[in-house]
Amino acid sequence: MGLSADALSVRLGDRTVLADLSIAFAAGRVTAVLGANGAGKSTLLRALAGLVPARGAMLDSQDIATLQPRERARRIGYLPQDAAVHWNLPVRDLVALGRLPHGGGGAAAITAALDATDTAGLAARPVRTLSGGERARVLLARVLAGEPAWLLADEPLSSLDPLHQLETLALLRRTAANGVGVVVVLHDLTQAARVADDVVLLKDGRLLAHGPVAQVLDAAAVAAAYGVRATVVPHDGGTVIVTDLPI
Ligand SMILES: Nc1ncnc2c1ncn2[C@@H]1O[C@H](COP(=O)(O)OP(=O)(O)OP(=O)(O)O)[C@@H](O)[C@H]1O
Repeated sequence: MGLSADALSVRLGDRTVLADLSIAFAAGRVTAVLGANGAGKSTLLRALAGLVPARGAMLDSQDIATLQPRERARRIGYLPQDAAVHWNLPVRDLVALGRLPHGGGGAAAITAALDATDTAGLAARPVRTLSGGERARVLLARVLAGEPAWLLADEPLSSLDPLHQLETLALLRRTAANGVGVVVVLHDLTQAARVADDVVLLKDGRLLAHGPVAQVLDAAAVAAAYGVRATVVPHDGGTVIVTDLPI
């Protein structure tokens, strides 16, 4: 049950981008998906969201490819990397689009999503007038407004300032504490160690490691995944991971 990759393989064009991945994601936990550029992180999220042809992406024992799009969107919220905004709607109306899989409504969920992402003060602004970071938070609010059981977020911090990065990490943790299974692609290893319960480490489309962050995210795993030297330093807020070029 739950969200899983079950011997998941994805071919795009003439390339095998993901090969034989088996991962069971946990509801109520944050899973960070890590790996070098091109490792297959975004493709994994897209496969779990039913957006690329894949066999072996499963939700509650059902192949995600066989779910009706509306049903899938109700249960799985997907925040793409570099999401485009096609219409210059007021922020609140854009966030309300997150309710479409439910047929609209959900005023309380829309307000809660605006508050949670610190975008309530932007509600009346046309979305194209926002800064990149403001827009990123609004797009996260749109996904949260749909109250999905699973949240798949692809690099949600990349355009945020340090305060909003930390607030977004805290929001992901709160979302998981409410029972949602959160799967998030990150590049910053310290942030991953701070937010994640579990880590999925990908390399060249294959699963290098999967497990609790403290067990998986050590210097050897970081070296294997990224080809860098890593020093893992315990710290109040979690762990700081300092990277350096290989000697
Ligand atoms: N449509 C496609 N056709 C062929 N290859 C593709 C296609 N889309 C992605 N790829 C390749 O699949 C591999 C995995 O891509 P993906 O975007 O999943 O990587 P990623 O780990 O998210 O990388 P990044 O950290 O750079 O965002 C890459 O080598 C990419 O070039």
